[in-house]
Amino acid sequence: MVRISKWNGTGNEFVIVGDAADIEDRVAFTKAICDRASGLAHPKTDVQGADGVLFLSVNQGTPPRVEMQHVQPDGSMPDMCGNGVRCAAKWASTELDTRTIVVDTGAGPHPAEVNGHSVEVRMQELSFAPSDIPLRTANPLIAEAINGVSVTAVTTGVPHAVAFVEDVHAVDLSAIAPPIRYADVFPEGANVTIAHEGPDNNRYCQRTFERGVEGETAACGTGAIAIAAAAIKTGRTQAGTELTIAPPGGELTVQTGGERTTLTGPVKHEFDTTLDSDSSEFAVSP
Ligand SMILES: N[C@@H](CCC[C@H](N)C(=O)O)C(=O)O
Repeated sequence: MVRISKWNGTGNEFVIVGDAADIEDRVAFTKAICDRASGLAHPKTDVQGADGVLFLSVNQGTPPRVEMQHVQPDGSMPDMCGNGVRCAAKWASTELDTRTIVVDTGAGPHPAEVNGHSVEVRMQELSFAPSDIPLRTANPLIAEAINGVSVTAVTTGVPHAVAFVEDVHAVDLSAIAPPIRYADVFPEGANVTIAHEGPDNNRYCQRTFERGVEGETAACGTGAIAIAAAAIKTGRTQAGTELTIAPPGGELTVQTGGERTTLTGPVKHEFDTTLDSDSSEFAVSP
Protein backbone atom coordinates (compact mmCIF):
# COMPACT_ATOMS: atom_id res chain seq x y z
CA MET A 1 0.00 0.00 0.00
CA VAL A 2 1.29 3.46 -0.91
CA ARG A 3 -0.02 6.40 1.12
CA ILE A 4 -0.30 9.55 -0.98
CA SER A 5 -2.02 12.92 -0.78
CA LYS A 6 -3.18 15.45 -3.33
CA TRP A 7 -2.51 19.17 -2.94
CA ASN A 8 -2.70 22.30 -5.00
CA GLY A 9 -0.85 25.61 -4.85
CA THR A 10 -3.16 28.21 -6.41
CA GLY A 11 -4.59 25.43 -8.58
CA ASN A 12 -1.21 23.94 -9.62
CA GLU A 13 -1.87 20.27 -8.71
CA PHE A 14 0.56 17.85 -7.12
CA VAL A 15 0.47 14.36 -5.71
CA ILE A 16 2.71 14.11 -2.65
CA VAL A 17 4.50 10.88 -1.78
CA GLY A 18 6.20 10.90 1.64
CA ASP A 19 9.38 9.01 2.53
CA ALA A 20 7.68 5.98 3.93
CA ALA A 21 6.52 5.07 0.42
CA ASP A 22 8.84 2.89 -1.55
CA ILE A 23 8.27 3.63 -5.24
CA GLU A 24 10.74 1.72 -7.39
CA ASP A 25 10.19 3.54 -10.66
CA ARG A 26 9.32 7.16 -9.91
CA VAL A 27 9.05 8.15 -13.57
CA ALA A 28 6.63 5.34 -14.51
CA PHE A 29 4.60 6.02 -11.35
CA THR A 30 4.38 9.75 -12.15
CA LYS A 31 3.44 9.23 -15.81
CA ALA A 32 0.63 6.88 -14.80
CA ILE A 33 -0.72 8.88 -11.88
CA CYS A 34 -0.61 12.31 -13.63
CA ASP A 35 -2.34 11.19 -16.83
CA ARG A 36 -5.37 13.46 -17.31
CA ALA A 37 -7.42 10.70 -18.94
CA SER A 38 -6.47 7.62 -16.93
CA GLY A 39 -4.56 8.87 -13.87
CA LEU A 40 -5.48 9.41 -10.22
CA ALA A 41 -9.18 10.00 -9.63
CA HIS A 42 -11.00 10.42 -6.33
CA PRO A 43 -14.62 10.83 -5.18
CA LYS A 44 -13.71 14.17 -3.55
CA THR A 45 -12.87 15.81 -6.88
CA ASP A 46 -13.91 15.87 -10.54
CA VAL A 47 -10.30 16.33 -11.58
CA GLN A 48 -8.26 13.40 -12.86
CA GLY A 49 -4.44 13.29 -12.91
CA ALA A 50 -2.07 16.03 -11.75
CA ASP A 51 0.66 18.44 -12.89
CA GLY A 52 3.39 16.43 -11.17
CA VAL A 53 4.46 14.27 -8.23
CA LEU A 54 6.53 15.59 -5.31
CA PHE A 55 8.62 12.88 -3.64
CA LEU A 56 9.44 14.25 -0.18
CA SER A 57 11.84 13.14 2.58
CA VAL A 58 11.74 14.93 5.93
CA ASN A 59 14.71 15.62 8.14
CA GLN A 60 13.83 16.72 11.67
CA GLY A 61 16.86 18.94 12.31
CA THR A 62 17.05 22.57 13.31
CA PRO A 63 15.59 24.02 11.21
CA PRO A 64 13.46 21.13 10.00
CA ARG A 65 14.05 20.40 6.31
CA VAL A 66 12.30 18.52 3.56
CA GLU A 67 14.03 17.29 0.43
CA MET A 68 11.88 17.55 -2.69
CA GLN A 69 12.22 15.65 -5.93
CA HIS A 70 9.70 16.87 -8.48
CA VAL A 71 8.81 14.53 -11.35
CA GLN A 72 6.65 15.88 -14.20
CA PRO A 73 4.07 14.08 -16.36
CA ASP A 74 6.63 13.61 -19.17
CA GLY A 75 9.14 12.06 -16.73
CA SER A 76 11.44 15.11 -16.53
CA MET A 77 12.77 16.30 -13.17
CA PRO A 78 13.12 20.10 -13.02
CA ASP A 79 15.36 21.69 -10.40
CA MET A 80 12.64 23.90 -8.99
CA CYS A 81 8.90 24.38 -8.74
CA GLY A 82 7.60 27.42 -6.84
CA ASN A 83 4.12 26.08 -6.14
CA GLY A 84 5.55 22.62 -5.47
CA VAL A 85 7.84 24.07 -2.79
CA ARG A 86 4.86 25.81 -1.19
CA CYS A 87 2.83 22.56 -1.16
CA ALA A 88 5.84 20.60 0.18
CA ALA A 89 6.31 23.15 2.98
CA LYS A 90 2.64 22.94 4.01
CA TRP A 91 2.70 19.12 3.92
CA ALA A 92 5.90 19.02 6.00
CA SER A 93 4.64 21.62 8.46
CA THR A 94 1.68 19.33 9.19
CA GLU A 95 3.90 16.22 9.46
CA LEU A 96 6.46 17.93 11.72
CA ASP A 97 4.16 20.37 13.49
CA THR A 98 6.24 23.42 12.63
CA ARG A 99 5.59 26.70 10.79
CA THR A 100 9.13 27.26 9.56
CA ILE A 101 10.78 24.81 7.21
CA VAL A 102 13.52 24.68 4.58
CA VAL A 103 12.67 22.91 1.32
CA ASP A 104 15.78 21.56 -0.43
CA THR A 105 15.52 21.45 -4.21
CA GLY A 106 17.91 20.98 -7.15
CA ALA A 107 18.02 24.80 -7.28
CA GLY A 108 19.12 25.09 -3.65
CA PRO A 109 17.48 25.53 -0.24
CA HIS A 110 14.21 27.47 -0.04
CA PRO A 111 13.17 28.69 3.43
CA ALA A 112 9.38 28.70 3.83
CA GLU A 113 6.93 30.09 6.39
CA VAL A 114 3.48 28.55 6.81
CA ASN A 115 0.60 30.74 8.05
CA GLY A 116 -2.58 28.68 8.00
CA HIS A 117 -3.38 28.09 4.34
CA SER A 118 -0.86 30.64 3.13
CA VAL A 119 2.77 29.70 2.44
CA GLU A 120 5.61 32.13 1.76
CA VAL A 121 8.82 30.91 0.17
CA ARG A 122 12.11 32.77 -0.16
CA MET A 123 13.48 32.16 -3.64
CA GLN A 124 17.08 31.63 -4.66
CA GLU A 125 18.68 34.34 -6.77
CA LEU A 126 17.23 34.68 -10.22
CA SER A 127 19.40 35.37 -13.25
CA PHE A 128 19.31 36.67 -16.83
CA ALA A 129 22.81 35.31 -17.58
CA PRO A 130 22.89 33.02 -20.64
CA SER A 131 24.98 30.38 -18.84
CA ASP A 132 22.52 30.20 -15.93
CA ILE A 133 19.28 29.88 -17.91
CA PRO A 134 20.86 28.31 -20.13
CA LEU A 135 20.82 30.11 -23.48
CA ARG A 136 22.74 29.40 -26.67
CA THR A 137 23.70 33.07 -26.98
CA ALA A 138 26.51 35.19 -25.59
CA ASN A 139 24.16 37.97 -24.48
CA PRO A 140 21.03 37.95 -22.32
CA LEU A 141 17.72 37.78 -24.17
CA ILE A 142 15.78 40.90 -23.18
CA ALA A 143 12.65 41.77 -25.17
CA GLU A 144 13.85 39.98 -28.30
CA ALA A 145 11.65 38.33 -30.87
CA ILE A 146 11.27 34.55 -30.99
CA ASN A 147 8.82 33.46 -33.66
CA GLY A 148 7.36 36.96 -33.74
CA VAL A 149 6.86 37.22 -29.95
CA SER A 150 8.94 39.63 -27.86
CA VAL A 151 10.48 37.53 -25.09
CA THR A 152 12.68 38.08 -22.02
CA ALA A 153 14.51 35.00 -20.76
CA VAL A 154 15.20 34.50 -17.05
CA THR A 155 15.85 31.61 -14.70
CA THR A 156 13.98 31.58 -11.41
CA GLY A 157 15.28 28.07 -10.65
CA VAL A 158 13.94 26.90 -14.02
CA PRO A 159 14.02 28.72 -17.38
CA HIS A 160 11.15 31.03 -18.34
CA ALA A 161 10.53 32.97 -21.55
CA VAL A 162 8.34 35.90 -20.49
CA ALA A 163 6.24 37.84 -22.99
CA PHE A 164 4.20 40.93 -22.10
CA VAL A 165 1.04 41.02 -24.20
CA GLU A 166 -2.02 43.26 -24.51
CA ASP A 167 -4.43 40.75 -22.94
CA VAL A 168 -3.38 37.26 -21.80
CA HIS A 169 -6.96 36.03 -22.21
CA ALA A 170 -6.95 36.87 -25.91
CA VAL A 171 -3.83 34.82 -26.67
CA ASP A 172 -3.95 31.28 -28.08
CA LEU A 173 -1.24 30.04 -25.69
CA SER A 174 -1.28 26.46 -26.95
CA ALA A 175 -0.41 27.83 -30.42
CA ILE A 176 2.22 30.47 -29.59
CA ALA A 177 4.03 28.64 -26.76
CA PRO A 178 5.50 25.46 -28.37
CA PRO A 179 7.77 27.26 -30.91
CA ILE A 180 9.21 29.33 -28.03
CA ARG A 181 9.39 26.39 -25.59
CA TYR A 182 11.44 24.45 -28.19
CA ALA A 183 13.37 27.38 -29.72
CA ASP A 184 17.02 26.62 -30.51
CA VAL A 185 18.15 29.36 -28.16
CA PHE A 186 16.98 27.26 -25.17
CA PRO A 187 19.11 24.06 -25.13
CA GLU A 188 17.05 22.71 -22.20
CA GLY A 189 13.75 24.23 -23.32
CA ALA A 190 11.79 26.87 -21.45
CA ASN A 191 8.48 27.47 -19.75
CA VAL A 192 6.51 30.12 -21.62
CA THR A 193 4.86 32.74 -19.44
CA ILE A 194 2.69 35.56 -20.75
CA ALA A 195 1.50 38.56 -18.73
CA HIS A 196 -0.31 41.86 -18.94
CA GLU A 197 -0.44 44.60 -16.33
CA GLY A 198 -3.78 45.64 -14.83
CA PRO A 199 -6.49 46.37 -14.12
CA ASP A 200 -4.76 47.84 -11.04
CA ASN A 201 -1.20 49.07 -10.72
CA ASN A 202 1.28 46.45 -9.55
CA ARG A 203 -0.99 43.62 -10.67
CA TYR A 204 -0.22 41.28 -13.56
CA CYS A 205 -2.45 38.61 -15.10
CA GLN A 206 -0.48 35.43 -15.82
CA ARG A 207 -0.73 32.37 -18.02
CA THR A 208 2.04 29.78 -18.27
CA PHE A 209 2.64 26.92 -20.69
CA GLU A 210 4.83 24.54 -18.69
CA ARG A 211 7.72 22.48 -19.97
CA GLY A 212 7.25 18.92 -18.70
CA VAL A 213 3.47 19.25 -18.51
CA GLU A 214 3.51 20.37 -22.16
CA GLY A 215 0.43 22.43 -21.61
CA GLU A 216 -1.02 25.28 -19.60
CA THR A 217 -1.34 24.94 -15.82
CA ALA A 218 -3.67 26.87 -13.50
CA ALA A 219 -0.65 28.54 -11.85
CA CYS A 220 3.13 28.54 -11.95
CA GLY A 221 5.14 29.98 -9.03
CA THR A 222 8.49 30.30 -10.80
CA GLY A 223 6.54 31.91 -13.65
CA ALA A 224 5.07 34.52 -11.27
CA ILE A 225 8.60 35.39 -10.10
CA ALA A 226 9.76 35.47 -13.73
CA ILE A 227 7.05 38.05 -14.56
CA ALA A 228 8.21 40.24 -11.67
CA ALA A 229 11.86 39.93 -12.72
CA ALA A 230 11.13 40.64 -16.40
CA ALA A 231 8.82 43.56 -15.50
CA ILE A 232 11.65 45.17 -13.50
CA LYS A 233 14.26 44.39 -16.17
CA THR A 234 12.16 45.97 -18.94
CA GLY A 235 11.27 49.06 -16.88
CA ARG A 236 7.59 48.25 -16.30
CA THR A 237 7.92 47.97 -12.51
CA GLN A 238 10.35 49.31 -9.93
CA ALA A 239 12.44 46.94 -7.81
CA GLY A 240 11.11 46.81 -4.24
CA THR A 241 7.46 46.78 -5.34
CA GLU A 242 5.02 44.18 -4.02
CA LEU A 243 3.17 42.66 -6.96
CA THR A 244 -0.04 40.68 -7.20
CA ILE A 245 0.25 38.04 -9.89
CA ALA A 246 -3.03 36.51 -11.01
CA PRO A 247 -2.85 33.17 -12.84
CA PRO A 248 -6.14 31.39 -13.70
CA GLY A 249 -6.01 29.48 -10.37
CA GLY A 250 -6.01 32.46 -7.99
CA GLU A 251 -3.58 35.06 -6.71
CA LEU A 252 0.08 35.05 -5.73
CA THR A 253 2.05 37.83 -4.05
CA VAL A 254 5.60 38.50 -5.15
CA GLN A 255 7.76 40.79 -3.03
CA THR A 256 10.70 42.02 -5.06
CA GLY A 257 13.81 43.93 -4.25
CA GLY A 258 14.91 42.64 -0.84
CA GLU A 259 17.75 40.28 -0.15
CA ARG A 260 15.60 37.57 -1.69
CA THR A 261 12.38 37.67 -3.68
CA THR A 262 9.45 36.00 -1.91
CA LEU A 263 6.46 34.13 -3.33
CA THR A 264 3.32 33.86 -1.18
CA GLY A 265 -0.05 32.27 -1.83
CA PRO A 266 -2.63 29.69 -0.82
CA VAL A 267 -2.05 25.95 -0.58
CA LYS A 268 -4.96 23.53 -0.44
CA HIS A 269 -5.04 19.94 0.75
CA GLU A 270 -7.47 18.06 -1.51
CA PHE A 271 -7.47 14.49 -0.13
CA ASP A 272 -5.42 11.62 1.30
CA THR A 273 -5.64 8.18 -0.17
CA THR A 274 -3.83 4.88 -0.56
CA LEU A 275 -2.87 3.02 -3.71
CA ASP A 276 -2.77 -0.72 -4.12
CA SER A 277 0.52 -0.81 -5.91
CA ASP A 278 3.30 1.47 -7.07
CA SER A 279 2.32 1.21 -10.71
CA SER A 280 -0.81 2.15 -12.57
CA GLU A 281 -3.25 0.12 -10.48
CA PHE A 282 -5.10 2.68 -8.42
CA ALA A 283 -7.42 1.38 -5.75
CA VAL A 284 -8.51 4.57 -4.08
CA SER A 285 -9.91 4.60 -0.56
CA PRO A 286 -11.84 7.81 0.16
N1 LIG B 1 4.74 24.64 -11.76
C1 LIG B 1 6.01 25.06 -11.44
C2 LIG B 1 7.15 24.94 -12.39
C3 LIG B 1 7.55 23.48 -12.62
C4 LIG B 1 8.77 23.28 -13.47
C5 LIG B 1 8.60 23.53 -14.94
N2 LIG B 1 7.47 22.92 -15.54
C6 LIG B 1 9.90 23.17 -15.68
O1 LIG B 1 10.01 22.10 -16.29
O2 LIG B 1 10.79 24.00 -15.66
C7 LIG B 1 6.08 26.25 -10.51
O3 LIG B 1 5.13 26.47 -9.76
O4 LIG B 1 7.10 26.91 -10.48
